[in-house]
This record gives sequence, structure tokens and C-alpha cells, in this order.
Amino acid sequence: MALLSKPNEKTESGFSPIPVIDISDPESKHALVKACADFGFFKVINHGVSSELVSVLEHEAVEFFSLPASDKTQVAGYPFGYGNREIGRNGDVGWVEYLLMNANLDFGSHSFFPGLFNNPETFRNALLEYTTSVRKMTSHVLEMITDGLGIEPRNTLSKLVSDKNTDSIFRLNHYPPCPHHINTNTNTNGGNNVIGFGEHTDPQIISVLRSNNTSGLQINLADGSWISVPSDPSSFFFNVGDSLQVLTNGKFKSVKHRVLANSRKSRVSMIYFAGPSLTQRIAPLSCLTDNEDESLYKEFTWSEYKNYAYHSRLSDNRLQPFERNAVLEYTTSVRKMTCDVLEMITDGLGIKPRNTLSKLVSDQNSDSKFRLNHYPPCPLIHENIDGACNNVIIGFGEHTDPQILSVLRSNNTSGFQINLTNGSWISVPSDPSSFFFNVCDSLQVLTNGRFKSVKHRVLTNSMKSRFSMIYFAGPPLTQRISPLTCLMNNEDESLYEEFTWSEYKSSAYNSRLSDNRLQPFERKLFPLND
Ligand SMILES: C=C1C[C@]23C[C@@]1(O)CC[C@H]2[C@@]12CC[C@H](O)[C@@](C)(C(=O)O1)[C@H]2[C@@H]3C(=O)O
Ligand SMILES: O=C(O)CCC(=O)C(=O)O
Ligand SMILES: [Fe+2]
Repeated sequence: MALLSKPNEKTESGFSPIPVIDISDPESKHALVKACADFGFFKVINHGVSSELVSVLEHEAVEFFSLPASDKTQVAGYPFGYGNREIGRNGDVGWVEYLLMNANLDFGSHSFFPGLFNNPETFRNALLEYTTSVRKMTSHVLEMITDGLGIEPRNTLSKLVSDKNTDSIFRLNHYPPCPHHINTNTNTNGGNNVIGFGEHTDPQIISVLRSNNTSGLQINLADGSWISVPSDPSSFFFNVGDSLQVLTNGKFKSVKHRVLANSRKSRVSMIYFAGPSLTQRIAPLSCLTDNEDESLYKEFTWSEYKNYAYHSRLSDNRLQPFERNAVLEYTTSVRKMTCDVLEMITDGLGIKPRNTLSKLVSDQNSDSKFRLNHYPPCPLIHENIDGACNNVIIGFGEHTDPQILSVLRSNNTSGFQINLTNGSWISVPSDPSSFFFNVCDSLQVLTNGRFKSVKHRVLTNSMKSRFSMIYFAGPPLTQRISPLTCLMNNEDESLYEEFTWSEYKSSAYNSRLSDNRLQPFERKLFPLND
């Protein structure tokens, strides 16, 4: 029988920034919330899980991993069962062997227990008691977190993992000492940087890890650096999973972690992955978002997410396809409103069909743009530059927009001005709940000058930041732009030469901001006589 190296009894010392939380103290709820937000990881002490229970299970695990490979492979399987080196089904490998088990409330009926253990019942009972006790501790921690977040009822999160259909997993990992020394990275485990378990986040709600006295686990901090987690067999380490990141709308971070193999000692870890039921819908808790628009994620069921996760590689960013694309959603919605406005305008002009203008910007090849502007407070405003009375600092110089219609929304800081036909500038009072529409050069041409492409500019504010977002609705590049025939009695009335949007765009992009970009396209209706 291959013997595992004896676990080192000494706990590693030295300073570690990893939060240590005493969960017997109700006031720790704030520290828990902070740990979840800052690290997505924390160590729990005074947890109430019997050390006896842990030792029995660890002993059983060591016995199991000490069996000959031919015995262990008898229970190889996927998703549950024994595995060696291969992690998941998508090509990941690590210096690890493991036993993966279903830890649902109804588990305990695994066919792989008989025959492998001297006393299979001891293993089964140890597992049942351990997972029951750890589930209880997990619910307690989740209730403290819920309390710390000010969410009611207290069981909002805990009920997800204590539901009778909870889809939880239990995993025993054994990292044998790794003889392959690669003495290049002193920051890793004993100068050995062979990967035991590659970097990943856990898909579930929260994972609870306990290991023997061999370190190797590392977590990834917000600045991208890796730090080692000093081993502590008497404590539990919790890590936030992807689903909890979504439930908290990104307030808590699903922590990236990995395990490096040790050159001399075996590491044995047991992890309880607390998951919700397969049908559970996962979306940011409504009490953590003011309205649905603030949600950073699309809603999914745990079954959908799990299915997706299990088809991914360990290091993939599994949440990415479930992230909401704020720009796409915003521009889609604003485009729709723009089309409605253009249809009302077309109607108002008595033009048929109604979509004569809107179809130009809703075409799938429409060449539209989206711009985010930030105007930092500009303290110079109140200074007297060069002794001159200068109280206007330009944020964005005067210009017209080349497209058809542009749609602006800003925060509560004014600064936007438009130029009236008499040449004077007026300020547009800010209104974050409304949109401002600008007629652009191409619409001036389409209406044969009936509509005016408005000259506008932005002045900075001395005290407040201005944020604005502008959707520039343009036509497809090949679209021919010329006055709509229904707005003229005959073509001779056209004030402009016909151009394609592509031609106008390249001419516009070669001009200065304040240039009159339409001038080269104006028709010389009354040639001057010498
Ligand atoms: C490569 C993979 C292994 C994994 C399934 C996956 O396709 C991506 C997620 C992995 C992970 C990480 C946390 C747990 O150890 C695990 C059991 C889980 O639920 O997701 C493993 C999966 C596994 O080992 O099968
Ligand atoms: O074995 C360990 O210490 C951590 C393993 C892990 O992160 C996992 O199984 O998901
Ligand atoms: Fe993990």
C-alpha cells in the first residue's frame, strides 16, 4: 500500500492578510461582509464543528488515497467518483487525485463505498455527519452575512443551500508530494511551483475548505497578485462562489484560487461546495439593487449555469456570458426611442411611409456611435488667466454632429449649450431623467435645410464632474443622402449635392471641430456673375 507522507503537526506562522472571523460572535457579521467584498475569502474560527468528526473523515480519506491505484480506479467516474490528474472533462490536469461525491441531503446511497473500505459504514457515517455539520455552519455564516448586509429575512441566502433539493458537492483532494522541483519561484510552496489544482473560481454559492497541515492553497487578490494561505487544520476556509457574486450583484467577489503541490508533504483537503437547487433562479437580490437596470447579470437557473460551467476549462471566466452588456442594452433601447421620434417627425412632416427616416438608423448596417464623456471639475474657471477675465473653459468646442440624430443624456451637471439662429448661446439646464435630441448634418440635408443641424458646445464646471453619454444615430455607410423628394417640388430645389454617408463621414473626419462640414456639399444655386 502506498503510504502518504505524515502530515506536519505545526501550523505555519507569519502574518497573513486573510481575514479571520470568530463566528461565535454575532458582531462578526460586519467583518464577514467586508471579507467577502475585499477578498471573497476568509478563515473561520470557533465554528462548532467537532474536531473528532474532522479527524475521522481525514483518517478515512488518507486510508482511501493509500489504496492501490487499481482499487481506486474501480470507483472512477464522472461527475462523481475517483479521479487522478484529470480535472473535469475539458483537458485540465493537476498534481492531484480526488474523490468527488454528491452531498445532497439524500446522499449516502453511493454504490462505490462497499468493497473499498474496511468498514464502509464508518466512511459513510463520517461523511454524513461531517456534511451535516458543515452545512449547518455554512447556513449560520450565510445568515450572519445576510444580517451584515441588512437583508431580511435572515434566511434569504441560507435557505438556498439548506433547501431539500440543494445541489451540493463534497470533494476529497489528495496532493501527493511532487518530486519535480522547479526552483525558480521562491514565492510558491517550498520552491516548488507544480500546479496541484489550477486557478479557478468555484461556481456554487460558497465553498468550505478544510485541509491538513500542508499549505499550497493560494488566493488571487484584487491587484492580481497571489498570496499563500497558511494551513490551519483546526479552522475552515470559506470562499465566495460565482453564484454568490451574482446574488450580491458583484458586491462580493468569487475568489480565484489554486493549489501548488508541495515537494515533501502530502496535502489532503476536503471541500464542501454549497450549491442551490437545480431549478433555483440566480439573479442579483432585489434588495441590493435599486432597480432591475442596475443588475450586472442576466438571470439564470443554477442548472443552466452548472451545465455551462461543466463545459468550460478550469481557468475560464464562466460568468462572462452571463454579464449584462450595459452599452448594448442602452444603445438598443435608445435606438428604439430614436426610431419612434423619427417616425413622429416623419408623420409630422406628412411624409409616407412612416419609416422613411427611421429605417436609416434601424438598418442592421447602420453606422452609429456611442460616446461617454467625462468633464472633470475645472478649477481654472474662477482664476484670472493672464489677467484676462476668463470664466469660460471649453470642455467640448462648438460643432455640429455629422449623423442623422444624436441623443444625449447627462448627469445633473449642466454645461451643455446650444447656438440659436441669432448666433447667441443658451445653456441647457441639466435633467438626468430626460434625453436631449440634436438634429445632425445628415438630417439637415434630408430635410433640404428645413431642419437645422444645431451648433453646440460644452463648458466645464468649476466644482462638479459632468458625465454624458451620447448615441449618434447614423445611416449605413452606403446610404445615399440627399433631400427627400417629397419635401421638394423638383430636384432643382435641392440645396445639396448628393453624397453617401461614407463620403460625408470621411470628409467630416478630416475637418476641425468647428468647421462647417456641410459647406463643400452645398449646391451653388446662384453662381456669381463676374
Ligand atoms: C474543469 C472543470 C472542473 C470543474 C468543472 C469544470 O468544467 C469547471 C469547474 C470545476 C469545478 C471547480 C470547483 C469544484 O472543484 C468542482 C467540483 C465544481 O463544481 O466546479 C469542479 C469541477 C470538477 O472537478 O468536475
Ligand atoms: O484542494 C484544495 O485545497 C482546493 C481545491 C479546490 O479549490 C477545488 O476543489 O475546487
Ligand atoms: Fe476551488
